[in-house]
Amino acid sequence: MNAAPRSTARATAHRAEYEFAEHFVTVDDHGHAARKLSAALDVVAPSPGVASLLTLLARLVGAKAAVEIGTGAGVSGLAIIDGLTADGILTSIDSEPEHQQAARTVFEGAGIPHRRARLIAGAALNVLPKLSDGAYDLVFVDGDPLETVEYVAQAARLLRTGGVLFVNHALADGRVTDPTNEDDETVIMREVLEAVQTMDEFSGVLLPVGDGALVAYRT
Ligand SMILES: C[S@@+](CC[C@H](N)C(=O)[O-])C[C@H]1O[C@@H](n2cnc3c(N)ncnc32)[C@H](O)[C@@H]1O
Repeated sequence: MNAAPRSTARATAHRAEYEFAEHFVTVDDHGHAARKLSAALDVVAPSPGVASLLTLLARLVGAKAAVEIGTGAGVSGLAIIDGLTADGILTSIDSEPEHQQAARTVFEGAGIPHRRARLIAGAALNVLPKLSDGAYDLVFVDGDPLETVEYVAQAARLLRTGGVLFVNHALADGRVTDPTNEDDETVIMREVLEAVQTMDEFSGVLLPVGDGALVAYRT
């Protein structure tokens, strides 16, 4: 009888649970500094939940080498480096030198030695083919949403067996699950989800963290 109020109550509870989970791990001062710079540069930084999941995954796979597509102002870079082994190196690509300069400032502020963050300025689809096959433990995709299918294909080549692919914004802020939405980014993200589901190279899960985290194991 009261199906509508119950489902509204569940939706409200779900929202509260989501917010609680997102802020379960606290953001430290360096993370706050990076988020402030992101906002100043109009860069969409990954949510705290996404950042903490990145750190966890990097630790779980004992990552020594990671690739990030979309440096931004360094929010995800900080999280990845935090999860790498002590000698681990992040290779991070961004087409905007101004964003990478901000990330550099953030990494320096966090006391991260230069050699641990290889920042490459350039278009991802020009840079990725120059990176070595099977040499990486983690690939984080957070660049141009319209190129995500190509990034995933590159990730399949770059990751070692047992490595992890992480595609950010995999639910595109609720647009992926909206059947009436056919905008380019949404259609491409649906293609990415289908590709990862069907590719022999990946075994993936879709998590409702941030605005969707597609996390896949490289088989
Ligand atoms: C969502 S932001 C990344 C946020 C970042 N991961 C962070 O932690 O703040 C997307 C980034 O991708 C970069 N970008 C957009 N198109 C690109 C391309 N074709 N190649 C490389 N970087 C690109 C943008 O300059 C921007 O910094």
